Amino acid sequence: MAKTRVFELAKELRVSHKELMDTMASLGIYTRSHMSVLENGEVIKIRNYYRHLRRAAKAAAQAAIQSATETEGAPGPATHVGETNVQPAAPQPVLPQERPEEGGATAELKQVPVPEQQEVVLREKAEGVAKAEAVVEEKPSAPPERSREVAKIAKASPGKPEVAPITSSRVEKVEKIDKPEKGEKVRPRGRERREKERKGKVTPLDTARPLRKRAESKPLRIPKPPELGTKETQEKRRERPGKIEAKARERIRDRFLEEEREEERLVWREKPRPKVKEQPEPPRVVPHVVLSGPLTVQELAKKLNKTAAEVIKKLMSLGVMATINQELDVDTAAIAAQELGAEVEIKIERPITELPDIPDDPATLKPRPPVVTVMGHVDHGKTSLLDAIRHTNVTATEAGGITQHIGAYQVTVNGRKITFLDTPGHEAFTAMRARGAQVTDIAVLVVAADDGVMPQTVEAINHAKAANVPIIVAINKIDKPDANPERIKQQLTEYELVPEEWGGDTIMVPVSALKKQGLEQLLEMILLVADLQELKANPDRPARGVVIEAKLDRGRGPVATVLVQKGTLKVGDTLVAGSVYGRVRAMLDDRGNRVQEAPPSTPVEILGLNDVPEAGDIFQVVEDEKLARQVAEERLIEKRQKELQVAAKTSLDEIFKQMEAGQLKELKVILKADVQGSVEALRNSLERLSNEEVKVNIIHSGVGAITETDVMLAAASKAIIIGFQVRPDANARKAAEGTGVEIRLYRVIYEVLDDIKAAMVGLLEPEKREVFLGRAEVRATFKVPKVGTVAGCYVSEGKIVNRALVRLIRDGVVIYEGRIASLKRFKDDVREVAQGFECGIGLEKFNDIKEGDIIEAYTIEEIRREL
Ligand SMILES: Nc1nc2c(ncn2[C@@H]2O[C@H](COP(=O)(O)OP(=O)(O)OP(=O)(O)O)[C@@H](O)[C@H]2O)c(=O)[nH]1
Repeated sequence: MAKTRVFELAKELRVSHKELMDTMASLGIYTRSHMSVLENGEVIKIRNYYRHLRRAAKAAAQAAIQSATETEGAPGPATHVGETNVQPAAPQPVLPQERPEEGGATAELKQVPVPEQQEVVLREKAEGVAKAEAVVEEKPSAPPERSREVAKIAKASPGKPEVAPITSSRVEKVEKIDKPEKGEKVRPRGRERREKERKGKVTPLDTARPLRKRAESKPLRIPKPPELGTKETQEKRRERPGKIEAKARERIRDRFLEEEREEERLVWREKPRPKVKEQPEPPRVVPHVVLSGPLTVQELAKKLNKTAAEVIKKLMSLGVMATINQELDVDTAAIAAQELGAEVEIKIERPITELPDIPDDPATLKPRPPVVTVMGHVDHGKTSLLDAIRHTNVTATEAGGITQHIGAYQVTVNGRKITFLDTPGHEAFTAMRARGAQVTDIAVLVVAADDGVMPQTVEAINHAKAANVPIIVAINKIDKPDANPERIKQQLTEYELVPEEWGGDTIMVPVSALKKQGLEQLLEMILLVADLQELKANPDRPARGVVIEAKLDRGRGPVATVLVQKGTLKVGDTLVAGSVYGRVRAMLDDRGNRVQEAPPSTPVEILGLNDVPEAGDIFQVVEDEKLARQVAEERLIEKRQKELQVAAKTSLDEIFKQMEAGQLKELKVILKADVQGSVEALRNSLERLSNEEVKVNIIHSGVGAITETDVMLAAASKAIIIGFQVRPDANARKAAEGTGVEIRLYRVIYEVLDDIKAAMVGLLEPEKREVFLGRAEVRATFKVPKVGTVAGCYVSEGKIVNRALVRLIRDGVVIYEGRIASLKRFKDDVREVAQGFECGIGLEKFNDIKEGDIIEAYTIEEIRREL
């Protein structure tokens, strides 16, 4: 924007720069010289002021003319008054023209010629108007009534000038009004005047208001109208914005400045605030927090972009007392973060603990040897049979390896192999199954021919059936004179094992483990069943199988017997077995021979694992050793967490609950006391509390405070801690809170003993005893719809109690055992009926009551046992 200098603005406003500078000073704008550059705001302010000034002058002039017209009175011919002509055709002064380039900033006031005499009056009038306008901008111009009046006159006298010429009498009159002489009646004002006007006592005087003394004393000088046609004068006039008396000017300026200030105030009030309001509220930045696992308070604070103190404070409000380095679990951290206004995303990356099995293309499958488990009742000859088979099928050259017991072995029959699992019994079989290892293809059920089907035989049958494993029955000990295989077959039919010769599909082979009879036939039958099953596996893939047995060998380190189920295990393979991993350093077969490869269904002992795996663990060969380690480590963490979870339940209450549930019959105690004497005394006293059912096992005892190590031992062993005259240290207390181990503190020995005794008593199975209540004879029976049969009875002995346990005896035989469903006397339900009274008895879920039956009521009392 172009700069405006003082003299330029003076030129524009048609005032001298000196005058402009004076004006500027009065407006609070100070400049050094007429060459000074003005600010835009200053220029606008000055222009506004001049515009204001001119408007006031114009209004004053206009009002003066109108007032003069009115003063003249009735319309008359438009004649010359005095020296000057009033232009009838243009009674209004020519309005100042706004210069378009100034945007109306300045206006030119063109004065209408006014007769000399009129000037005084006009001046007075105009002064009043100008003053009125300058002070309060209520009536910017002549009152409308006056305009209307003038218009009416003009209408009534067409062709006549609208403004009546001002006569001398009129001037006098006006002067009289303005300056009342002594004794003259002063024209009423205000309310009084309005009242009188209404009553018609005075003539309405619209423009009378300016005739106040104050206004009179400060007359506003109206610029003298220039003589028409005098160009020089006109030019001269044009140069000045309007000649106004200094004081009036001051008032105008003050008003202008006041307006300016008001405007500024408004602008200030409106502008800055809307700026804040108008601006769209910045979107609330909600921190997005991704939680991938437990983290410390400090780490959480960092994620939230907050101070640790803020996080700790929030945690405190949530009831969690945490220090800056304390680890928070994901849930706690998530709640705290949400409370602190964050958007929480829990993204726990599940570690790889599962290695998916590779599905095999059926075309790659090749027959594999069957895996056999031997089951049966105790002493029916399982071990003998396994040994007999092994010995029978071991050639002389392999004799050296016979002593190798690795948990499984293979025998060769007619050039085909059969794998036997060396751990007989269905318990081991089911334990494997429970761990997800379905190892067995065929179950050989050993039943001693001289003994018959026994409870564990039945269990074995059920377990094999549940596993959908075909059963081959080996009827053992046929060498015994009292052996009766046919009886065995007969008994087995009850369990849906029907021999083939009887039309069934169960192969039954009579054998003698002792005499090694029937073994070959048994093995052939195993192969036959295997063929029927079409046991196949893909040998050309990374091996996968099950750990059968594992141990830590002093010389060789961790040793595991694994059964390869799929693929071929090779020396040098990297594998993961449960939570252990390693590279197969060496492989030995069931005879102790080193082998390089182990195809499907082959049991081998492997060396090279980092730790001892558990029986039942699935092993899998992986190409990447790093992956193997990672998976194993993750599984180990998982396992430890599970153990910890179990340990977390090691509170005394939990131990007692487990004991009550029969899961635990041993109370493990860690005993800490102040002196050795107390330790010994307590140890002896506590151990003496042991009985056949519940044993107090003090796994650790010592002198001194309860330490964190004590708590960890208790957590791992599911033990409780008894502190006598000692207290846990801070770490122990924290550890106990974390693991859930309960610490019991005592000061008196007998309190310890009483507590433990009471707890153990609770663990003892209470003795149950039947208590006879009464007997009733059934004398009649009634069939009641929706209820069933009700017996009309007579209580012959004791009492019959509602809901009591009863047995129904008919001819000395117990027909029913259950409860009384309803007991009534006449139509009312009663709680009990005493001897000698009649009653109605309904039995729970039993309607076959007959006349002459005896109903015996009894109750079971539990007698708490004492130690
Ligand atoms: N006469 C005779 N005795 C046998 C035969 N088989 C096993 N026995 C005997 O039966 C007894 C039990 O044999 P085990 O092989 O130990 O029986 P088990 O089923 O393995 O027994 P647990 O391991 O206790 O379940 C032993 O004394 C054997 O000598 C047999 O075929 N004939």
